[in-house]
Amino acid sequence: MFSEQLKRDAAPILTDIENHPFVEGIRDGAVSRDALMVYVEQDTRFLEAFVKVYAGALEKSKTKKQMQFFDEQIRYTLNDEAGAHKILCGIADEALEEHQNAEIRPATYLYNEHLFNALRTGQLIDIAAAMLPCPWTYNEISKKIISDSDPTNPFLPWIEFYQPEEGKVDDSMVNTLFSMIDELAEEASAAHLKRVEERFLRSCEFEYDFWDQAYYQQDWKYHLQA
Ligand SMILES: Cc1ncc(CO)c(N)n1
Repeated sequence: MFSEQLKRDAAPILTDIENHPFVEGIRDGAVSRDALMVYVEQDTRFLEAFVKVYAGALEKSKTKKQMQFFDEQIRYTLNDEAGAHKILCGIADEALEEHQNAEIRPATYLYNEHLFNALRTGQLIDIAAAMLPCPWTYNEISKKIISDSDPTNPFLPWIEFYQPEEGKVDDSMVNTLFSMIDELAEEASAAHLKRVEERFLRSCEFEYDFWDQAYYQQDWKYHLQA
């Protein structure tokens, strides 16, 4: 199965994500306030792009079931996913409303443009492959760290937010996307599947970079303040 190959090839990146100091900080209940706020600010910018790319996937859908799926994900990302940001802002004692208009940083820019590229130059399978590492890696992170987490960990609600059982970014959603890819892969050439896999792996790498950017507060080197 093509999706099995994607997961197998991404396994080393997933392991590195799970061992990233930001993710370990979530597991251990301690992440610096600066890192949290860069994450929230940049994730706000990322999710805006993500919703638009879902809308593009909806436009390229071939079945009503696919359209319903993307419609549901658009609503969720647009209306509910800020809940995860509210939890982090609560821990940092910051108001979410004050962190909605940050300037986009380099890793966010690259990740967003990578998604827009899939929309512009790819088919539905390319878009799904570029988007999947977002819900997939978060599901895997939360599954992995929930069992190690202390019940007094302030990040527990965040970890639970991304738990498959919570029915939010749930396992079935990730599985639906992987199945969609497997179905579409049957009609795709080997050369096309190679490009699809590259899009998937790049997004996995961008997921890693996204944690890194927040943890180390990476920004433009020659950033010009307006
Ligand atoms: C960068 C990033 N990846 C994944 C998720 C999970 O939806 C998120 N909110 N942000």
